[in-house]
Amino acid sequence: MVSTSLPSLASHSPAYICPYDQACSYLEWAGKELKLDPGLLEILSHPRKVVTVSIPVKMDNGEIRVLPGHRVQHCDILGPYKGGIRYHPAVTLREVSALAMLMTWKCALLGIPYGGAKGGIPIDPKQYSLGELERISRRYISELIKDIGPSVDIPAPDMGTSAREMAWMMDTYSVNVGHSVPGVVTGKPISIGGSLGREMATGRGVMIIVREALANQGKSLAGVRVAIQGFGNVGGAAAELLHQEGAKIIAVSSGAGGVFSETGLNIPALKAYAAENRRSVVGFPQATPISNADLLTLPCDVLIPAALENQITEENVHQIQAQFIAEAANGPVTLEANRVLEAQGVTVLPDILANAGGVVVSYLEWVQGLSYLFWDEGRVNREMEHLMVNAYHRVVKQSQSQGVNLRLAAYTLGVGRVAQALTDRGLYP
Ligand SMILES: NC(=O)C1=CN([C@@H]2O[C@H](COP(=O)(O)OP(=O)(O)OC[C@H]3O[C@@H](n4cnc5c(N)ncnc54)[C@H](O)[C@@H]3O)[C@@H](O)[C@H]2O)C=CC1
Ligand SMILES: O=C(O)CCC(=O)C(=O)O
Repeated sequence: MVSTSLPSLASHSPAYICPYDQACSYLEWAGKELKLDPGLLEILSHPRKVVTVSIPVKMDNGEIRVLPGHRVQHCDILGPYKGGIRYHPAVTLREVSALAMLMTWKCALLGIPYGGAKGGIPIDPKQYSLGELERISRRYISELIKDIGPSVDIPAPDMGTSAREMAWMMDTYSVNVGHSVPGVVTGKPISIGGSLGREMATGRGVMIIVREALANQGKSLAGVRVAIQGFGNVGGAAAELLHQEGAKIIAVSSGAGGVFSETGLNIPALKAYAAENRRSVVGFPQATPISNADLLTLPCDVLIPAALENQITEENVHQIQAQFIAEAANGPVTLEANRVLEAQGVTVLPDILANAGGVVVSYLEWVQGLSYLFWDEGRVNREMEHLMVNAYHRVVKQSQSQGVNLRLAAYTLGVGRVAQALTDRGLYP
């Protein structure tokens, strides 16, 4: 078992599945398949740098709170660290470390010149005013000023953050260094150098990978029954694009619950409803309520978990009725559940492939910014689709040639590329 020096899990219940332990188990699995030297595996199982800062924030009522803010930089052997920043009450350092490691394999798999990082602040953004969120975001990035930069570490949105937070962060960084630095973040507004297509990119990538996986079995998206957990940036965009391609979205959910329709939800109407109701789908009149747990076990062709980690576990895996699971979220299926699904003949499209559309367009945004050239949305989408489809076919080919499932195939490609780079650069042994 690979080891970790990150803080222990003493405060968690025995049922808690640690995302970092999961990430290390996946790495170990890939390492075994690649016959990697244990020393190399040991290097890759540790983040290169772990930063936790204190963020003092003046609340609107005058109270002072101090929040922890994490940034974990897993590996930069292929290029600057890259990865989103999450605002969610359950954020922990170990979760952020796991997500940083996934970013390393994702960027390597897609062949984009980045390493992996992730950041997070344990807050529920819905409990904070706009002013408080702005002060938190600005102070967080001020505290990290020496650790980030357009050729060092480039944050982007993740759960609970969006272009708005990226704009505050880009501005704070720029004011601190004395000139505008658009390349310090991606996923920023178009007005300050963001890319067309970035907002829909992760959902578009999910749609592309599902389409390719269906095509591989001689099927198309038309009429396919899809259930989606999470209706935020990723789940919402995936729902919209799959709906446009003729898929029948039978259920979607947000944090407080979901909605179901046997005949298919009216996604444009649901999007408008969520926009008016603080991004919640609960209470949408043209559908039946459904819990987040029940949504996962609906009979459907494609299940898309697009919220948090550890949603499909040993507890519920035997009830899963989908034929395909597309991991739009990072880490929604546990290692044990993945084994059961494989035995049941369910195709799992792994996170580091299925949700890579976001970081691919982040890369295209960064490239456009560095070259002072801006592309139309059609070009951005075409470039992204090319990279995604190419990665999908490489993963399928690897899976067939090695006789392993798609996750292990994706991991061996991602981890293998990083291991090779470490060796070639002479950093190992
Ligand atoms: N934003 C991006 O570009 C990328 C995001 N991802 C991953 O996709 C997932 C979702 O991220 P975003 O859509 O950006 O976040 P978001 O904050 O825009 O949306 C999250 C959605 O999940 C729902 N949700 C929250 N807690 C839930 C729970 N306990 N059960 C069910 N639903 C719940 C929220 O109500 C919301 O609908 C995360 O795992 C993230 O790491 C992956 C690649 C890129
Ligand atoms: O767009 C990016 O740079 C990172 C997106 C991200 O956090 C992810 O892919 O999980």
